Amino acid sequence: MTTCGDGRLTCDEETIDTIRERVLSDVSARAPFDAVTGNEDRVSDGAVSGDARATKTDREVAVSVTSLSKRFGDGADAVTAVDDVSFDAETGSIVGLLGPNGAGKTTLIKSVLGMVLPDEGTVEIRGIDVYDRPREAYTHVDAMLEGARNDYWRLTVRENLRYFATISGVDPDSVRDRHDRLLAQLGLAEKADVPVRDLSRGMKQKVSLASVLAGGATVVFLDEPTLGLDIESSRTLQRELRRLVEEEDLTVILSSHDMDVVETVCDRVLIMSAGKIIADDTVDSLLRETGLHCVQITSTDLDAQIVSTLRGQFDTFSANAREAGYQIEVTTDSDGLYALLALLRTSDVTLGRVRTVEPDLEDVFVDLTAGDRTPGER
Ligand SMILES: Nc1ncnc2c1ncn2[C@@H]1O[C@H](COP(=O)(O)OP(=O)(O)OP(=O)(O)O)[C@@H](O)[C@H]1O
Repeated sequence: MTTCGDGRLTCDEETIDTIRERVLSDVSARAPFDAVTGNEDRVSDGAVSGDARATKTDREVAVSVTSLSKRFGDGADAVTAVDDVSFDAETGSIVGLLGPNGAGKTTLIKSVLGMVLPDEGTVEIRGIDVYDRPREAYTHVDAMLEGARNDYWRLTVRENLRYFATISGVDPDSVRDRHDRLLAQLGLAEKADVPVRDLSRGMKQKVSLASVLAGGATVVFLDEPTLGLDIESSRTLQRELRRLVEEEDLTVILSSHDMDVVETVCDRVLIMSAGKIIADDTVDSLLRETGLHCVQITSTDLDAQIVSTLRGQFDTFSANAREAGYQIEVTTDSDGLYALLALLRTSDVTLGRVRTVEPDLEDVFVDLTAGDRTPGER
C-alpha cells in the first residue's frame, strides 16, 4: 500500500482482497484504529456526540485560519502562494472558495489539511491547533481532493464506506446506521451491494462523497466535487450536499471553478486572488453590494468592429450575432455603463431592445479578479 498525491492510501489490485478480508470480516483488526485515535466523541450507534455535534444555535467556529502564509522557492523565483490569509468557517455551513488559476486555493486547503507546512499562521479545527495537536484536530476532518477519491472499484459501495470508516479510525459496525442513512440520502441504497466499477460517473462521485463522510467527519473539504458530472448529476449532488449539511450539521469548505455550484450551495464565499482573500461574504451580499449593472442590448446597428472594440473594453462581455446586427451583454459598474452608452452613441448605434439582467456570481467574480495574475507573474 502506498500514499498518493493527495495523502490518501491507495493500493495495487493484489491487495484488494486482503483489504476486503481485513475490513469486512476481521473485527479485531479494527481495535487498533480506535486505540490510535482515542476518539471519545464517537458513540456506538454511529452518531457523533458531545462537542463533535454543535446545534445550529451554537454556530461555533469549526475551522479558524489566522494569518496563514506560504511561499514556495527563494529569491527572484519565490512565489507567495498564500499571503496572510485569515477566515473562519462556522459549524453547519458551506463555505465556497473561489479564485482564478494559481490564486492559491489548493495551497490554502493543503495547508489547512497539514499536507503543506505554511511559513506563518495558525489553523484550528474545532478549537484545536492542527500543528500542535494534529491527530486530535484531524479526527474530525476528511477531504475529497481534485474531484475524486480513491474508492476501490472492485469493492461494493458499502464495502468502500466500511473501508474508509476503518482507516479513519472508526469501527464500521458502529457506524452502520450512519452508512445506511448516507446511502439513502445520496440515493445509493439500491446500489449498496454493487461494485463501484459498475456504477455511472455520477454515482461514483456520490460514492466518493459518501466515503468522505463514512467515518463521521464533521469538517469536510471538497475540491471540485462536481467535476465531470452532467448538469443533472451535478444538481442532484448539490441538493444532497446541502441536505447533508443541514441534517448532519457538517461544515464544508468547497473549492470549485463552477460558479453555479458555489452560488447554489454555499452560505458564504471566499474569493482569492494572487494569494489573498479579496472578498468574504454571503452570496446574497456579494450580489447585492456589487454595484454592477448587467445590460443586454440588441441593435441592428451593432457590427463586428464595434463588438470588437467593446470586447476590448469590458471584462464581462458577450455578443451573439443576429440576422441583422448583434445582441450584446455587458456587466459593468456605473462609470462603465456611462462609457458604454457614450461609445454606442458616438458609433451611431440606435438602441433597439434594452434589458437589464441581474448580475450573477460569475459577474462579481470576474469584476473582482479582473487582471489577476498568478503570484509568480507579479
Ligand atoms: N509545490 C509548489 N512549488 C512551487 N510553486 C507552487 C507549488 N504549489 C503551488 N505553487 C504555486 O503557487 C501558486 C498557487 O498555486 P495553487 O495551486 O495553490 O493555486 P490554485 O488557486 O489552486 O490554482 P488552480 O485553480 O489552477 O488549481 C501558483 O503560482 C503555483 O504555481
